[in-house]
Amino acid sequence: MHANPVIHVDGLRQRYGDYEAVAGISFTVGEGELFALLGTNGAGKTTTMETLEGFRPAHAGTVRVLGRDPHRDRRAVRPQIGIMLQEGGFFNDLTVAETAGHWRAFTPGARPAAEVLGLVGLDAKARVKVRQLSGGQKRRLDLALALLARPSVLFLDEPTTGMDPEARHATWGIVRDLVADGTTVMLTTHYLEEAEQLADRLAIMHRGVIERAGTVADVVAGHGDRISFQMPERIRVGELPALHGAAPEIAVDGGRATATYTVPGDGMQAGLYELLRWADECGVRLAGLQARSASLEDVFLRTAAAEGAPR
Ligand SMILES: Nc1ncnc2c1ncn2[C@@H]1O[C@H](COP(=O)(O)OP(=O)(O)OP(=O)(O)O)[C@@H](O)[C@H]1O
Repeated sequence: MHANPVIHVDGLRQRYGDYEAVAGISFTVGEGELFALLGTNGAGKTTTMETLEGFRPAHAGTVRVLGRDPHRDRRAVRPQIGIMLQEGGFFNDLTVAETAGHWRAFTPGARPAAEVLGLVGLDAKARVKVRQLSGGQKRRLDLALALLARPSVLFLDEPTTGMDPEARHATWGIVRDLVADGTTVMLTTHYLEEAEQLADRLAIMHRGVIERAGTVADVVAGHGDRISFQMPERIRVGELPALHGAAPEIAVDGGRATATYTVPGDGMQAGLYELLRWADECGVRLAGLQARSASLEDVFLRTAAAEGAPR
Protein backbone atom coordinates (compact mmCIF):
# COMPACT_ATOMS: atom_id res chain seq x y z
CA MET A 1 0.00 0.00 0.00
CA HIS A 2 1.26 3.48 -0.89
CA ALA A 3 0.66 6.34 1.55
CA ASN A 4 -0.56 8.68 -1.24
CA PRO A 5 -1.29 6.52 -4.24
CA VAL A 6 -1.78 8.15 -7.63
CA ILE A 7 -4.36 5.49 -8.46
CA HIS A 8 -6.52 4.03 -5.71
CA VAL A 9 -9.15 1.37 -6.39
CA ASP A 10 -11.11 -0.14 -3.52
CA GLY A 11 -13.86 -2.71 -4.01
CA LEU A 12 -14.66 -1.58 -7.59
CA ARG A 13 -17.69 -3.22 -9.20
CA GLN A 14 -19.01 -2.57 -12.71
CA ARG A 15 -22.10 -3.98 -14.37
CA TYR A 16 -23.48 -4.06 -17.90
CA GLY A 17 -27.16 -4.70 -17.24
CA ASP A 18 -27.30 -7.86 -15.14
CA TYR A 19 -23.77 -8.83 -16.03
CA GLU A 20 -21.07 -8.04 -13.49
CA ALA A 21 -17.91 -7.42 -15.54
CA VAL A 22 -15.81 -6.25 -12.55
CA ALA A 23 -16.68 -7.99 -9.32
CA GLY A 24 -14.94 -6.15 -6.49
CA ILE A 25 -11.28 -5.38 -7.18
CA SER A 26 -8.79 -3.34 -5.14
CA PHE A 27 -5.28 -2.09 -5.88
CA THR A 28 -3.13 1.01 -5.68
CA VAL A 29 -0.47 2.47 -7.98
CA GLY A 30 2.21 4.75 -6.55
CA GLU A 31 3.79 7.79 -8.17
CA GLY A 32 6.26 6.89 -10.90
CA GLU A 33 5.23 3.26 -10.82
CA LEU A 34 4.24 1.08 -13.79
CA PHE A 35 1.33 -1.22 -12.99
CA ALA A 36 0.23 -3.85 -15.52
CA LEU A 37 -3.24 -5.34 -15.63
CA LEU A 38 -3.18 -8.78 -17.24
CA GLY A 39 -6.02 -11.17 -17.82
CA THR A 40 -7.97 -13.47 -20.06
CA ASN A 41 -10.30 -12.08 -22.76
CA GLY A 42 -13.32 -10.49 -21.13
CA ALA A 43 -11.67 -10.46 -17.68
CA GLY A 44 -12.68 -6.82 -17.10
CA LYS A 45 -9.41 -4.98 -17.83
CA THR A 46 -10.77 -2.44 -20.31
CA THR A 47 -13.83 -1.84 -18.13
CA THR A 48 -11.48 -1.10 -15.21
CA MET A 49 -9.31 1.20 -17.34
CA GLU A 50 -12.34 3.08 -18.68
CA THR A 51 -13.55 3.64 -15.13
CA LEU A 52 -10.15 5.03 -14.12
CA GLU A 53 -10.14 7.22 -17.23
CA GLY A 54 -13.46 8.74 -16.13
CA PHE A 55 -15.61 7.38 -18.97
CA ARG A 56 -18.08 5.74 -16.57
CA PRO A 57 -18.87 6.05 -12.87
CA ALA A 58 -18.11 3.12 -10.57
CA HIS A 59 -21.19 0.97 -9.94
CA ALA A 60 -19.86 0.31 -6.44
CA GLY A 61 -16.60 0.89 -4.59
CA THR A 62 -14.15 3.77 -4.65
CA VAL A 63 -11.92 4.93 -7.51
CA ARG A 64 -9.47 7.81 -7.18
CA VAL A 65 -6.94 9.18 -9.66
CA LEU A 66 -4.65 11.91 -8.32
CA GLY A 67 -6.89 12.00 -5.25
CA ARG A 68 -10.11 12.71 -7.18
CA ASP A 69 -13.06 10.81 -8.56
CA PRO A 70 -12.13 10.56 -12.27
CA HIS A 71 -15.77 10.60 -13.43
CA ARG A 72 -17.28 13.23 -11.14
CA ASP A 73 -14.16 15.47 -11.21
CA ARG A 74 -13.18 14.74 -14.82
CA ARG A 75 -12.66 18.41 -15.70
CA ALA A 76 -9.88 18.56 -13.11
CA VAL A 77 -8.46 15.09 -13.73
CA ARG A 78 -8.62 14.86 -17.54
CA PRO A 79 -5.89 17.47 -18.31
CA GLN A 80 -3.46 15.54 -16.13
CA ILE A 81 -3.92 12.12 -17.70
CA GLY A 82 -2.96 10.66 -21.06
CA ILE A 83 -5.09 7.94 -22.59
CA MET A 84 -4.17 5.48 -25.32
CA LEU A 85 -7.34 3.57 -26.13
CA GLN A 86 -7.41 0.06 -27.59
CA GLU A 87 -8.60 1.56 -30.86
CA GLY A 88 -7.90 5.21 -31.58
CA GLY A 89 -10.29 7.01 -33.92
CA PHE A 90 -8.35 8.83 -36.62
CA PHE A 91 -9.37 10.72 -39.74
CA ASN A 92 -7.70 8.65 -42.45
CA ASP A 93 -7.33 11.56 -44.87
CA LEU A 94 -5.27 13.72 -42.50
CA THR A 95 -1.52 13.41 -42.39
CA VAL A 96 0.26 12.36 -39.20
CA ALA A 97 1.39 15.95 -38.55
CA GLU A 98 -2.12 17.33 -39.22
CA THR A 99 -3.59 14.78 -36.81
CA ALA A 100 -1.18 15.80 -34.06
CA GLY A 101 -1.86 19.48 -34.88
CA HIS A 102 -5.62 19.06 -34.53
CA TRP A 103 -5.23 17.31 -31.17
CA ARG A 104 -2.92 20.06 -29.98
CA ALA A 105 -5.70 22.57 -30.54
CA PHE A 106 -7.76 20.82 -27.84
CA THR A 107 -4.86 20.32 -25.43
CA PRO A 108 -3.87 23.29 -23.25
CA GLY A 109 -0.10 23.56 -22.82
CA ALA A 110 0.51 20.84 -25.40
CA ARG A 111 3.99 19.80 -26.50
CA PRO A 112 4.92 20.73 -30.10
CA ALA A 113 3.62 18.12 -32.57
CA ALA A 114 7.16 17.48 -33.86
CA GLU A 115 8.32 16.71 -30.32
CA VAL A 116 5.74 13.97 -29.67
CA LEU A 117 6.20 12.50 -33.16
CA GLY A 118 9.93 12.40 -32.48
CA LEU A 119 9.34 10.73 -29.11
CA VAL A 120 7.52 7.83 -30.73
CA GLY A 121 9.75 7.62 -33.81
CA LEU A 122 7.16 8.87 -36.31
CA ASP A 123 8.95 12.06 -37.38
CA ALA A 124 9.77 10.57 -40.79
CA LYS A 125 6.05 9.87 -41.34
CA ALA A 126 4.83 13.39 -40.53
CA ARG A 127 3.58 14.06 -44.10
CA VAL A 128 2.10 10.61 -44.62
CA LYS A 129 -1.68 10.15 -44.53
CA VAL A 130 -3.00 8.16 -41.58
CA ARG A 131 -4.57 5.59 -43.93
CA GLN A 132 -1.09 4.74 -45.20
CA LEU A 133 0.29 3.88 -41.77
CA SER A 134 0.72 0.26 -40.70
CA GLY A 135 -1.22 -1.01 -37.68
CA GLY A 136 1.84 -0.67 -35.44
CA GLN A 137 2.53 2.88 -36.68
CA LYS A 138 -1.08 3.85 -35.88
CA ARG A 139 -0.54 2.57 -32.33
CA ARG A 140 2.52 4.82 -32.10
CA LEU A 141 0.49 7.77 -33.33
CA ASP A 142 -2.03 6.96 -30.59
CA LEU A 143 0.79 7.04 -28.06
CA ALA A 144 2.07 10.36 -29.43
CA LEU A 145 -1.39 11.94 -28.97
CA ALA A 146 -1.60 10.57 -25.41
CA LEU A 147 1.71 12.30 -24.65
CA LEU A 148 0.76 15.73 -26.00
CA ALA A 149 -0.38 17.08 -22.64
CA ARG A 150 2.75 15.89 -20.73
CA PRO A 151 0.45 13.73 -18.57
CA SER A 152 1.52 12.76 -15.06
CA VAL A 153 -0.61 9.60 -15.36
CA LEU A 154 -0.69 7.55 -18.55
CA PHE A 155 -3.23 4.82 -19.34
CA LEU A 156 -2.12 2.45 -22.09
CA ASP A 157 -4.67 -0.14 -23.25
CA GLU A 158 -2.77 -2.85 -25.15
CA PRO A 159 -0.21 -0.32 -26.43
CA THR A 160 1.89 -2.65 -28.57
CA THR A 161 -0.78 -4.79 -30.23
CA GLY A 162 0.02 -5.11 -33.92
CA MET A 163 3.63 -3.97 -33.55
CA ASP A 164 6.52 -6.03 -34.87
CA PRO A 165 9.14 -7.07 -32.26
CA GLU A 166 11.44 -4.15 -33.12
CA ALA A 167 8.67 -1.54 -32.78
CA ARG A 168 7.51 -3.23 -29.56
CA HIS A 169 11.00 -3.01 -28.04
CA ALA A 170 11.27 0.63 -29.16
CA THR A 171 7.92 1.38 -27.50
CA TRP A 172 9.06 -0.30 -24.29
CA GLY A 173 12.05 2.05 -24.35
CA ILE A 174 9.75 5.09 -24.69
CA VAL A 175 7.57 3.88 -21.80
CA ARG A 176 10.63 3.18 -19.62
CA ASP A 177 11.90 6.72 -20.25
CA LEU A 178 8.51 8.18 -19.28
CA VAL A 179 8.49 6.17 -16.05
CA ALA A 180 12.07 7.23 -15.33
CA ASP A 181 10.88 10.84 -15.68
CA GLY A 182 8.25 10.22 -12.99
CA THR A 183 5.16 9.42 -15.10
CA THR A 184 2.80 6.94 -13.45
CA VAL A 185 1.73 4.33 -16.00
CA MET A 186 -1.04 1.79 -15.96
CA LEU A 187 -1.19 -0.60 -18.88
CA THR A 188 -3.10 -3.64 -20.03
CA THR A 189 -1.42 -6.19 -22.22
CA HIS A 190 -1.76 -9.71 -23.54
CA TYR A 191 2.02 -9.92 -23.98
CA LEU A 192 3.33 -11.42 -20.76
CA GLU A 193 6.88 -10.51 -21.74
CA GLU A 194 5.74 -6.87 -21.88
CA ALA A 195 4.62 -7.07 -18.26
CA GLU A 196 7.82 -8.90 -17.26
CA GLN A 197 9.91 -6.24 -18.97
CA LEU A 198 8.08 -3.13 -17.78
CA ALA A 199 5.94 -3.68 -14.71
CA ASP A 200 6.98 -2.74 -11.19
CA ARG A 201 3.85 -4.58 -10.07
CA LEU A 202 1.04 -6.36 -11.85
CA ALA A 203 -2.32 -7.99 -11.32
CA ILE A 204 -3.83 -10.95 -13.15
CA MET A 205 -7.60 -10.58 -13.62
CA HIS A 206 -9.95 -13.39 -14.46
CA ARG A 207 -13.75 -13.27 -14.63
CA GLY A 208 -13.95 -9.85 -13.00
CA VAL A 209 -11.67 -10.45 -10.03
CA ILE A 210 -7.94 -10.12 -9.35
CA GLU A 211 -6.56 -13.63 -8.90
CA ARG A 212 -2.90 -12.71 -8.29
CA ALA A 213 -1.04 -9.47 -7.68
CA GLY A 214 2.42 -8.22 -6.77
CA THR A 215 5.83 -7.99 -8.38
CA VAL A 216 6.66 -10.61 -11.02
CA ALA A 217 8.75 -12.38 -8.36
CA ASP A 218 5.80 -12.33 -5.90
CA VAL A 219 3.40 -13.66 -8.51
CA VAL A 220 5.58 -16.57 -9.67
CA ALA A 221 6.77 -17.46 -6.14
CA GLY A 222 5.43 -20.75 -4.88
CA HIS A 223 4.60 -22.02 -8.35
CA GLY A 224 7.46 -24.50 -8.45
CA ASP A 225 10.41 -25.00 -10.80
CA ARG A 226 9.99 -26.82 -14.10
CA ILE A 227 12.09 -29.76 -15.31
CA SER A 228 11.22 -31.05 -18.78
CA PHE A 229 12.60 -33.32 -21.50
CA GLN A 230 11.39 -35.20 -24.57
CA MET A 231 9.95 -38.60 -23.74
CA PRO A 232 12.62 -41.19 -24.56
CA GLU A 233 11.25 -43.58 -27.19
CA ARG A 234 11.58 -46.86 -25.33
CA ILE A 235 10.28 -45.55 -21.97
CA ARG A 236 6.62 -45.79 -20.97
CA VAL A 237 5.08 -43.01 -18.89
CA GLY A 238 4.63 -45.37 -15.91
CA GLU A 239 8.37 -46.01 -15.87
CA LEU A 240 9.31 -42.36 -15.28
CA PRO A 241 10.48 -41.60 -11.73
CA ALA A 242 8.88 -39.16 -9.29
CA LEU A 243 11.21 -36.17 -8.78
CA HIS A 244 11.31 -34.69 -5.33
CA GLY A 245 7.78 -36.05 -4.87
CA ALA A 246 6.46 -34.64 -8.19
CA ALA A 247 4.88 -36.79 -10.90
CA PRO A 248 5.39 -35.93 -14.59
CA GLU A 249 2.78 -34.39 -16.87
CA ILE A 250 2.94 -35.47 -20.50
CA ALA A 251 2.08 -33.07 -23.32
CA VAL A 252 2.00 -34.17 -26.97
CA ASP A 253 2.67 -31.55 -29.63
CA GLY A 254 3.22 -32.39 -33.30
CA GLY A 255 3.69 -36.07 -32.48
CA ARG A 256 6.43 -35.34 -29.97
CA ALA A 257 5.77 -36.07 -26.29
CA THR A 258 7.35 -33.93 -23.58
CA ALA A 259 7.48 -34.83 -19.90
CA THR A 260 7.32 -31.88 -17.49
CA TYR A 261 7.71 -31.95 -13.72
CA THR A 262 6.65 -29.09 -11.49
CA VAL A 263 9.02 -29.49 -8.57
CA PRO A 264 7.83 -27.86 -5.34
CA GLY A 265 9.87 -25.62 -3.03
CA ASP A 266 13.62 -25.48 -3.67
CA GLY A 267 13.65 -28.98 -5.13
CA MET A 268 15.11 -28.21 -8.57
CA GLN A 269 18.64 -29.38 -7.77
CA ALA A 270 17.54 -32.52 -5.90
CA GLY A 271 15.01 -33.28 -8.64
CA LEU A 272 17.63 -32.93 -11.37
CA TYR A 273 19.99 -35.17 -9.45
CA GLU A 274 17.28 -37.86 -9.11
CA LEU A 275 16.44 -37.58 -12.82
CA LEU A 276 20.03 -37.82 -14.04
CA ARG A 277 20.73 -40.79 -11.76
CA TRP A 278 17.61 -42.55 -13.07
CA ALA A 279 18.57 -41.80 -16.69
CA ASP A 280 22.06 -43.12 -16.06
CA GLU A 281 20.77 -46.33 -14.49
CA CYS A 282 18.35 -46.91 -17.39
CA GLY A 283 20.89 -45.94 -20.04
CA VAL A 284 18.49 -43.26 -21.34
CA ARG A 285 19.50 -40.06 -23.10
CA LEU A 286 17.34 -37.06 -22.10
CA ALA A 287 16.92 -34.97 -25.26
CA GLY A 288 15.84 -31.34 -24.83
CA LEU A 289 16.44 -31.36 -21.07
CA GLN A 290 15.46 -28.01 -19.50
CA ALA A 291 15.30 -26.79 -15.93
CA ARG A 292 13.85 -23.36 -15.18
CA SER A 293 11.89 -21.33 -12.65
CA ALA A 294 8.15 -20.86 -13.09
CA SER A 295 7.38 -18.03 -15.53
CA LEU A 296 4.59 -15.48 -15.58
CA GLU A 297 3.12 -17.48 -18.48
CA ASP A 298 2.96 -20.65 -16.34
CA VAL A 299 1.11 -18.76 -13.60
CA PHE A 300 -1.18 -17.01 -16.09
CA LEU A 301 -2.17 -20.24 -17.83
CA ARG A 302 -2.77 -21.97 -14.53
CA THR A 303 -4.91 -19.06 -13.30
CA ALA A 304 -7.01 -19.11 -16.48
CA ALA A 305 -7.41 -22.89 -16.44
CA ALA A 306 -8.17 -23.25 -12.74
CA GLU A 307 -11.18 -20.97 -12.78
CA GLY A 308 -12.87 -22.37 -15.90
CA ALA A 309 -13.42 -20.98 -19.38
CA PRO A 310 -13.74 -17.22 -19.99
CA ARG A 311 -17.26 -15.83 -19.61
N1 LIG B 1 -20.70 -2.14 -23.41
C1 LIG B 1 -20.84 -3.41 -22.96
N2 LIG B 1 -22.04 -3.98 -22.83
C2 LIG B 1 -22.19 -5.24 -22.37
N3 LIG B 1 -21.15 -6.03 -21.99
C3 LIG B 1 -19.93 -5.52 -22.11
C4 LIG B 1 -19.70 -4.18 -22.58
N4 LIG B 1 -18.37 -3.95 -22.57
C5 LIG B 1 -17.80 -5.09 -22.10
N5 LIG B 1 -18.73 -6.01 -21.82
C6 LIG B 1 -18.48 -7.36 -21.28
O1 LIG B 1 -17.83 -7.21 -20.03
C7 LIG B 1 -16.78 -8.19 -19.90
C8 LIG B 1 -15.46 -7.50 -19.64
O2 LIG B 1 -15.08 -6.81 -20.83
P1 LIG B 1 -13.70 -6.00 -20.93
O3 LIG B 1 -13.66 -5.38 -22.28
O4 LIG B 1 -13.58 -5.13 -19.75
O5 LIG B 1 -12.65 -7.18 -20.82
P2 LIG B 1 -11.08 -7.21 -21.14
O6 LIG B 1 -10.43 -7.88 -19.99
O7 LIG B 1 -10.61 -5.86 -21.51
O8 LIG B 1 -11.07 -8.17 -22.41
P3 LIG B 1 -10.04 -8.25 -23.69
O9 LIG B 1 -8.76 -8.77 -23.18
O10 LIG B 1 -10.74 -9.26 -24.56
O11 LIG B 1 -9.96 -6.88 -24.29
C9 LIG B 1 -16.81 -9.03 -21.18
O12 LIG B 1 -17.55 -10.22 -20.93
C10 LIG B 1 -17.54 -8.14 -22.17
O13 LIG B 1 -18.25 -8.92 -23.11
